[in-house]
This record gives sequence, structure tokens and C-alpha cells, in this order.
Amino acid sequence: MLILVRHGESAWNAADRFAGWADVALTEVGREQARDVGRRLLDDGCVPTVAHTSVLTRAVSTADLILDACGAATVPTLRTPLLNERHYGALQGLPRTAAVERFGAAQVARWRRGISDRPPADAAGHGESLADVRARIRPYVETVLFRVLDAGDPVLLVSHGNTLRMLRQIVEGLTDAQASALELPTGGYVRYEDVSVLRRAC
Ligand SMILES: O=C(O)[C@@H](CO)OP(=O)(O)O
Repeated sequence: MLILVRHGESAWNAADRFAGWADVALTEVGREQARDVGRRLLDDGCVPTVAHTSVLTRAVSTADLILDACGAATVPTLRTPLLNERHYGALQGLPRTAAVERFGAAQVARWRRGISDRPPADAAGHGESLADVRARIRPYVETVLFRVLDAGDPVLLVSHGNTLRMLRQIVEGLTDAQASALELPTGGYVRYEDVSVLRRAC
């Protein structure tokens, strides 16, 4: 079983600011969203035995709260930057409304959901398109994730909006347009009971 979770609401989700690799904490709403996922997994008898998260605090905290709430606090957890949110370059920290005023709604929409549109780079030259994120996570999906799923472990994977968009494209075999249109709310999750279907789609 694979359980994909988008982290709970962060301070910058609440403030409508681009987060990317900025290490923003969960709000109390986000913490409760995470605990709620854990309680639902427990009720459904879907307690993970392995967890994978990004290295960003909002994902790590979400995983910890989920695992605590479903009685699985001691399961082995892999934290990897491969599961980080897309790097949003110079947009990080900017309110979305300010970005729209400065660059126009159409350009901001392309940076947010266009597959190969890379946001403007930050001072250090960083900034990833969705295609860059897909290339970053593909080796993780094909070697690390599938190896654990093949061992039969129910895996909890906590990541980010754009990273999960690309991860779902890979494991569900979605087109670019379908992947770009995916919207998982903060604290939202998708559960795949039969992971052999995912292997075929990959
Ligand atoms: O700020 C971000 O890092 C992401 C996810 O919340 O934003 P967007 O949905 O605009 O890609």
C-alpha cells in the first residue's frame, strides 16, 4: 500500500506566499490536518510501517504527527531532499498577488503549472520547472520507492503540491495536462491499495 500525503497547511499557505524550498512551519490548522490523517489511517486499518518525507519542516512535522496519531511513531523514516517541493527561485517568499501584479496572471500561471516553464532564478541560480522536479524524483520512485513497496511494506510518503503532481504523473501514467491539473489540498491524501497497478503504469 502507498499513502501519498500533501503536508498540512503551512504559514505561507495561509499567507498565500510562494514557499518552494523555504523552510516554513505548519500552522495549528496544518497540525490538526496531519493528526486527522493519522486518525483516519488508524480507523481504516492502514497503519504504515515505513515513512518517507522531504527534509522540509512542514513535511517532516506532518509525517511525525500522522505517525503519532496512528500509533506508528517508531517506524523507520527516510528524509530526502529528492522529495522537497520544487525550488521556486526568485518567487520564494513573494505573495502570489504581488507576483501577479508584477509579472501578469498568465505568466504566473505558466510558472506555477506549465510543465517546462522555469520560474526566474534566485541569486544563487536556483529555480525548478515541473519537468525538473519530475527528472529529480524519477530515480527515487523507480529505485527507492518501488523497492520498499515490493517488500510489501505499507509506505507513508509526505511531500508537497508540485512534487506530488509529478510523482502521481509517474506512478499513474498521466499526461502532462492531467498532471498539471491535479490539485491535492493541504493535508489531503491519496491511497493506492494495489501497488502492482503502479508498477505497470511506470
Ligand atoms: O508555494 C509553493 O511552494 C507551492 C505549493 O504550495 O505553490 P503553488 O501551488 O503556487 O505551486
